[in-house]
Amino acid sequence: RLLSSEKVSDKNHSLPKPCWGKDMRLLFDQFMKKCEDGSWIHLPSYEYIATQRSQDFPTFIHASELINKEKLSQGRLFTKSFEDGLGFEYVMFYNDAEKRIVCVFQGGPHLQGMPGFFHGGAIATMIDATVGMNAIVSGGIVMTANLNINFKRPIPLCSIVLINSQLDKIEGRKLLVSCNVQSVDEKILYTEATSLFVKLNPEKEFD
Ligand SMILES: CCCCC/C=C\C/C=C\C/C=C\C/C=C\CCCC(=O)SCCNC(=O)CCNC(=O)[C@H](O)C(C)(C)COP(=O)(O)OP(=O)(O)OC[C@H]1O[C@@H](n2cnc3c(N)ncnc32)[C@H](O)[C@@H]1OP(=O)(O)O
Repeated sequence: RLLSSEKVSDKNHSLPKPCWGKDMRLLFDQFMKKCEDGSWIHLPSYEYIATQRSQDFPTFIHASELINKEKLSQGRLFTKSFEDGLGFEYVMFYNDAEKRIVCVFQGGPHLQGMPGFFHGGAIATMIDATVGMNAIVSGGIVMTANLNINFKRPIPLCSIVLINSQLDKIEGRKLLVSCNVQSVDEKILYTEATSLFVKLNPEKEFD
C-alpha cells in the first residue's frame, strides 16, 4: 500500500533523553504521575507516522496522485528532522475528559529567529503539532484549515515552555481548537492561538 513503504522507527521521542533539561524532566515526571489514574495519557511520538490511520491517509486525500512514492519513502515528520536537542524536543499528554493536550516543549538552538529568540515559524510548528494532535484524537484524519497566532512576548532561545491546547467545538467536519504558550511557572504568556481543523471527507473530490 502507498504508505506501507514507510520505515517504522521504533525510537519513541517522548521519553526522557540526555538533552532534556531539568524542567523538562520535572514536568515529564509530574505528568506521568497524573497518568497513573488514567485521567491523562502519555502520547508516544515517532519519526514516522506509521499508525493504521496514516495508512488510510491517501484514500482520504484525493490528491494521492500528487504523492510521489519515492519522495514519500524519504518522508519524516518535520518536528523530527533535527538532531536530538537541536530542534524540537517535546512530550504531549492528553486528557480525554477535558479534551485537552498539554505539550512540554524544549526548543533547541537551531530554532533561532531573531538572535537569542525562537523563530516564529518554529513556535507555529509546535502550536500546529499540539492543536493538530488535539484535533486528530477527536477527529481522526484532519488537516489544518486555519491557524491564527498572536505572538505576545518573544520566547528566549532554548526555553522550555508549556503549550496548553483545548478542543473548543466540533461542528460537522470542523474542529475548533485553541491554545496558549506559557513559561513553565505559568507566569508569562508568550503566545495565543486559535485553529480550525477539517476532517477529510473520503467522498469529496478535490478540485
Ligand atoms: C494527519 C493525520 C494522519 C493520521 C495521524 C495518525 C496518528 C498521529 C500521529 C502523529 C501526528 C503527527 C503529525 C500531525 C500533527 C499535526 C497535524 C498537522 C496538520 C497539518 O499541518 S496539515 C498541513 C496544512 N494544511 C493543509 O495543507 C490543508 C490544505 N487545505 C485543504 O486541504 C482543504 O482546504 C481542507 C481539507 C482543509 C478543507 O477542504 P474540504 O474540501 O474537505 O472542506 P471544505 O472546503 O468543504 O470546508 C469544510 C468546512 O470548513 C470551512 N473552512 C474550510 N477552510 C476554512 C478556513 N480556512 N477558514 C474558515 N473556514 C474554513 C468551510 O467553510 C466549510 O464550512 P461549512 O461546512 O460551515 O460551509
